[in-house]
Amino acid sequence: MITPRRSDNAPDDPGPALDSGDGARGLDVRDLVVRYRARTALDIPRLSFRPGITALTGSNGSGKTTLLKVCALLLRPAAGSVSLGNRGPDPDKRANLRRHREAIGYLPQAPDFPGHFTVHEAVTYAAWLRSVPRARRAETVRRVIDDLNLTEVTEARLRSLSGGNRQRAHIAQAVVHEPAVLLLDEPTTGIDVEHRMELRTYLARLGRTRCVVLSTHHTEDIELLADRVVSLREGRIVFDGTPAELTARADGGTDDGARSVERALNALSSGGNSRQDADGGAR
Ligand SMILES: Nc1ncnc2c1ncn2[C@@H]1O[C@H](COP(=O)(O)OP(=O)(O)OP(=O)(O)O)[C@@H](O)[C@H]1O
Repeated sequence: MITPRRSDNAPDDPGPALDSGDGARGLDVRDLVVRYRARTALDIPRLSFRPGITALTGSNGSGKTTLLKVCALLLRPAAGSVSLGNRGPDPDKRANLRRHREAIGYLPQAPDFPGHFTVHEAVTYAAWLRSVPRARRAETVRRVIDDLNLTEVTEARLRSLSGGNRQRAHIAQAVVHEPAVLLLDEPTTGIDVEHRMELRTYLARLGRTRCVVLSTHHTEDIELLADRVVSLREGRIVFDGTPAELTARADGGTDDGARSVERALNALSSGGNSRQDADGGAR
């Protein structure tokens, strides 16, 4: 059960305590196979996401969006399971689906929400859809809008917003029910440098108690935000480790920040430097 936030919500408040049954221990993927027609798009025997920030990387078409969609239960795999908090799926399929949807927040790569909604309406709608109790809905919506620096555009219609503000409004929709697991498909794309830093600070705060998985092509997201990096190539995990482990593999530990990360990712994309932990990436 996700409990209400404290009223003395300090700026660095990591959020409410969570119960492991609602995904506080993260998300587990087992024996996952996804096919588009005859082509295998994902083949992941074992992967677990735990509280903290995991950056999901890989070149275009490597399977990041497909993996996030499967984890959000928006795409049915050909084989395998996705479960919350190390518990197997609930035998009651409807209860299982409800529990999963409540525990997960998802930002699609290209959100498609009606542009005539104002920011306030769009976030309130998401809060209603995700069963935020009526008694604290208004306060929750206001706080999330503030947290994402959207206060000045609260009454603006989505279609009138800049791309960066619209992206942050969609992120507000994804987080408004305080999910234990956040799956964000390229959340920092289209956001200017200043707001990107603010967004990273916000996500880092969520990552202290929640499981945040974000797909990204930005090396700075890895360098400045990620606790862990999972890299895909052609639907398979080719690296699962910390950012420091990633760069150490690229250049033996030379510390030149973003360029080290970029070299490491390029090597992984082109087929070099593969690594998955001995436990199959199940951290
Ligand atoms: N609906 C679909 N039908 C057929 N093939 C698909 C479909 N969606 C994705 N694919 C294919 O599956 C593979 C993985 O695609 P996916 O979008 O998951 O990759 P990605 O890593 O998210 O790419 P990007 O970085 O460009 O967003 C690609 O080869 C893609 O062409």
